[in-house]
Amino acid sequence: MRTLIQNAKLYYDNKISKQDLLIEDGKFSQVKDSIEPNADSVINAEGKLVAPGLVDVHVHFREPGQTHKETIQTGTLASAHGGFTTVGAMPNVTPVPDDVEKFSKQVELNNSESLINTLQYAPVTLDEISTELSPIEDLAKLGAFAFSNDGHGIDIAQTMFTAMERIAAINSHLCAHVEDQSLFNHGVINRSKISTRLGLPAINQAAETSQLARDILLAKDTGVHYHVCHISTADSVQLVRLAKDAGINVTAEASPHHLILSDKNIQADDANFKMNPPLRTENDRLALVEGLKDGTIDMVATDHAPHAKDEKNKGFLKSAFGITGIETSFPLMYSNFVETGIISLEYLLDLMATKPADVFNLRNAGKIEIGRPADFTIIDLDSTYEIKEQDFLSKGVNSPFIGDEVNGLIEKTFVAGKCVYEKK
Ligand SMILES: NC(=O)N[C@@H](CC(=O)O)C(=O)O
Ligand SMILES: [Zn+2]
Ligand SMILES: [Zn+2]
Repeated sequence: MRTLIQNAKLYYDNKISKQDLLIEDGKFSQVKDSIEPNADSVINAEGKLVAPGLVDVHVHFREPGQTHKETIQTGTLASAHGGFTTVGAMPNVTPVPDDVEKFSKQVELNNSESLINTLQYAPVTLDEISTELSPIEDLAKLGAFAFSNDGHGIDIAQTMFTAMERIAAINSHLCAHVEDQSLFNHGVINRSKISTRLGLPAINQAAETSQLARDILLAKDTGVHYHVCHISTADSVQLVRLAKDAGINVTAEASPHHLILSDKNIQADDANFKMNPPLRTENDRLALVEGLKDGTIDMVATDHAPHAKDEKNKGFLKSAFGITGIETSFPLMYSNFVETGIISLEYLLDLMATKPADVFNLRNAGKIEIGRPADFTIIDLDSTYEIKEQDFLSKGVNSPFIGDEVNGLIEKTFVAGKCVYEKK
């Protein structure tokens, strides 16, 4: 089977240029100025961007346990709709895959239900909340993508230290949701003059930063690859910058919502603006953007957290934390940061594909390279459209970006040469 993509604006070999791309038997096989149209299918991509399939190391698919919010099928279809071909699925499903049997079952389920490449996180501790470590080495052997208790901080330093030592010994990755429970304060919104004005229980910034500072020192001691999930404050960016300068093996991701919104965007008691960590101040947002530009933040990750409507329509106090994000990530990042001249398109593709693949040693993802599985996406950068609830393929429509006008429409997404999403 041969598929030829003609006249594409192709991101290949670190630059975007007009090229033809041939896919044979599911793999990238040729890139040239012009390739003979001798193929089973020929796609004229004149004027369209052809990019490596995007990589998101932080999603929540809710299966098993909460399939009313999302299933692996709807989550991976939504991912393909967003241009993503590889994702890391967090382990806060029910049951948490914290032993060999549950983890094997989860991987089987992912493999049978996914339209794209779904990589599975293993929890650091049993049930994500215990202080007893999961069977880390066994879960790594079964293909754990990395280890995370996402949704919960690891409060006890000794638990974190021992986990880091064991994860370092097997060259895996510890991805931390940094949250000191005692400072989190049952809050629902960032602590600032906005929380005071709205009279809502507030989350101290130090809930994130104090645990991050501790973890960086533990990472220095253990040598583990320590990755910060959804970094959200100016002080966190500065801590990661200092850690990197000191040669500590720390990386960080930021979400589109923390890069685009701040708590000043919260105009009403609308839980589509409620997530953990919360939207911070404008000053924090600007520091995140600086961190993105100077490489302190290594990648964009969505923290795609779908919830049902009746779990998000109860205002800030009673609704669940989290927003859907995988379908809007590229168009939002493109419209807010590339079209405005803040970063280049090539750099955005690095942040959303090449760098996450490199940081997590995913050898078959993040780049168009001859011989690799043909995971790619075709994007119409110029057509402007409105983000609408009815266009989401995820079960979650809990987005603060509904109504925004964006550019960067995903037209088709391919995994191993097979089209898994096509715009209607
Ligand atoms: N981000 C969120 O607000 N919620 C996530 C958990 C998490 O990422 O911490 C969820 O699973 O819903
Ligand atoms: Zn989290
Ligand atoms: Zn998460």
